[in-house]
Amino acid sequence: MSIHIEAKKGDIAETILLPGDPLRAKWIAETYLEETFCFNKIRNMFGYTGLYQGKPISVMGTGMGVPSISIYAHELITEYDVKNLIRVGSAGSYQKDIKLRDIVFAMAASSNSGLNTLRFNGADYAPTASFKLFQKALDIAKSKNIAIKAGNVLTSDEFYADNFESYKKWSEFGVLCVEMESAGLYTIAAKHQVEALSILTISDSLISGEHTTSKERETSFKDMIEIALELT
Ligand SMILES: O=P(O)(O)O[C@H]1O[C@H](CO)[C@@H](O)[C@H]1O
Ligand SMILES: O=c1cc[nH]c(=O)[nH]1
Repeated sequence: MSIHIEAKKGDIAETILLPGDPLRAKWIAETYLEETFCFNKIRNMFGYTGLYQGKPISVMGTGMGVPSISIYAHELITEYDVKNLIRVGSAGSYQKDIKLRDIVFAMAASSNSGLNTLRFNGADYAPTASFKLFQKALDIAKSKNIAIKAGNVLTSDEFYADNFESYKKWSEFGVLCVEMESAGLYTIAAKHQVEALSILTISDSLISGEHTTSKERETSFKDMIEIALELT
């Protein structure tokens, strides 16, 4: 048991899917896993382990933002020996050709979060995806005929920006979309020399103003989840 996770040693698989929303974790476990048990209810941050195509896999919510995912990633790696951490998140599009429900693999995560500025005494650090998981995820997507986009994303500390137009600078420099956790996840994984990848589904577009509902974000991002599950 760690401070934020009540699982026993051995309850959590080497590979874990990490949606921000704990109810998305519950939906993934109920929809895709067999012989499932719940290993965490602390703070309602539901975590489950089960079998996917006969192989053990876990899924747990992370909450929103870099501090929250950093706590869970740290405890999963250092207390439960997790080796592959795969975020399955929602994101807002920053590009005209990235539409609602498109899938984005985050090769790198730029950020306005203060955590790495603090960690590296004001210097820049470039949090990047695991090449191994990235390559494997590409192969899976190809074999399933699922089109994906890949590139730099923004991990932001704010969901509601004071200046809505501020996204345009990131957009001009090729950033594909915005979410709130990948830079934290990639940094903690790198620190402990384990693998991490963020797979994102576009839930909003800052360009067109379109968006999906909360229920759709909880239960309908199937292609992203099926790619992630096959990474076991
Ligand atoms: O859908 P999740 O995985 O929570 O991801 C995105 O959604 C939340 C904001 O609504 C933030 O956590 C952001 O990163
Ligand atoms: O962080 C996020 C996630 C989804 N959509 C956004 O606009 N921002």
